[in-house]
Parts: sequence; C-alpha cells; structure tokens
Amino acid sequence: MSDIVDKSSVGLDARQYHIDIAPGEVGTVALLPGDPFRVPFVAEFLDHVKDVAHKREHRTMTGYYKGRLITATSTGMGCPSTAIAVEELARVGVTSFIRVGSSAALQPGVEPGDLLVSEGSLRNDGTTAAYVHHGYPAIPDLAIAQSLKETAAAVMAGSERSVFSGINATDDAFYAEGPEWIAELSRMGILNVEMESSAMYVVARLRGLRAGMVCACSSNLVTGDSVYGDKNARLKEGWMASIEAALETAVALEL
Ligand SMILES: O=P(O)(O)O[C@H]1O[C@H](CO)[C@@H](O)[C@H]1O
Ligand SMILES: O=c1cc[nH]c(=O)[nH]1
Repeated sequence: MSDIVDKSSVGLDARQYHIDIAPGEVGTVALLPGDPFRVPFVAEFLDHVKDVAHKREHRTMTGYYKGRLITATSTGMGCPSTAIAVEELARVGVTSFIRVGSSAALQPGVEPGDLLVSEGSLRNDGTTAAYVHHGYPAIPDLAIAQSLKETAAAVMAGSERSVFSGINATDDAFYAEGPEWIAELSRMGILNVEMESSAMYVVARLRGLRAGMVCACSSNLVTGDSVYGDKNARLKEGWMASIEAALETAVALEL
C-alpha cells in the first residue's frame, strides 16, 4: 500500500497539471470567470497584460490594475473543475479568489444585468461533499464580501441597474433545475443560483485562503426574464461591472 499516491503532496512546487502554470507566473489575487472567453474581458481593465496559459477550460492572463498584479483564470462550468483551479492556483501562489460569474436570480425584482454579491452558498453539489461534512458551511471571506458590496454599489451608482446581496445556491446540474426546485429555493429566500461558488468557498476555507463572489444576473427563474434575445447587452454590462467591482476590492483590501 506504500505506493498509493498522496495528492496533497504531489507536484506541489511544479508547473500544475491542469492549469499549466508554474510558481512565479501569477500574483496573489485571482478573478475567476467560468468562461475562458471572458478572461480577456478582465484583461481589458489591465496594463502590461500577459497571456500565461490555456489548457482545457482554464485560460489565464495577468496584468496590473492600479498598480496591483491581477490574475484572471477561468474555472470552466461546475464545482469539479473549479475545485481543481482553486487547488492548483493556490499551489502557484494565489491566496485570494473572487468569482466573477453569471447567475440566475430566484427572487422577483432582480433583472438581467443587476449585480449579485454572495453571502454564502447552499451546497447542492457533489464536489464539496467529497471534501467535508454535509453540515460544513460554504461562506466567503467576510471582508471580501463586505468590500464587494461597497465596490459593486460604487460601480453601479448612477446606472439603471441595482446591486443585491444574499445567499446563493450552487447546483451541479443546470438542466435538472426543475420548477419545484426553483420554487423551493425561492421560498427559502435564496437570492440566486450558479454552479461554482460552494467549491471555491470550501476549498478556500480548508486551505486557509480567502474567497468571494460577485455575479451578473443572466436571467430570473421566477419571473421568466431572461437574457435570450435583446437582453444580452445587459449581461455584458453586468459582467464588466462585476469585474470592475472585484478589481476595486483587490485594490482596497490589498489582496
Ligand atoms: O457564466 P459562468 O461564470 O460560467 O456561471 C454560470 O453559467 C454557467 C451555466 O450557464 C455556470 O457555470 C454558471 O455558474
Ligand atoms: O445554475 C444555474 C446558473 C445559471 N443559470 C441557471 O439557470 N442556473
């Protein structure tokens, strides 16, 4: 049995197997969109941009925002690839993570393009169950969450869009979100649903790292308001606002 691999100690100081990044190639704070095609949206805010790596769903670029070295890495969709990205980014020096995703609203009054700041996640995923007890909370770093509320409000000031904060759900199965589940989440007061934050929060807590999330609302599952069709411009505006809020938090907290 002595030949069994211990993944907690394998490849620690090397180029990482899935994200293709070596220690020294990135900074201490990473913005995490789901989609690799959204990593360049982060880069639009940065100076001295470098394309660092792109392997599988994990694309990484770095650059400077107001003098701070920022890393942007895509997680892909769902908790399994998100947990891998957080684990491997931590091994190459990242200590703080801010997910900048899209998410569907579960309460009336939230519209596509609005910003949603996470205060915690209902862990409806299989990945975190492999890491911890079912009662373990999936919660952001409190200072990051508070800062995201403030920076999101500042970024959205004067616009027609709003900022909401609350508990989100993290689901594994986009197409298994049936009407009963959506109604139950809404009745529980859950603000929005996405597919990555529980893994980011749990892995971050277990490894002594910090994490937070600000998403753009892509659709509202209880009002039927969706981005399909002419609302897409609003989602892009929401993504850009969420990225700016995350960058301002990175600067404000010196992440
Ligand atoms: O747009 P991203 O950040 O990928 O986030 C949301 O979009 C995907 C589903 O459409 C899931 O990954 C969900 O969390
Ligand atoms: O889980 C998710 C994420 C985004 N949009 C949805 O409808 N569900």
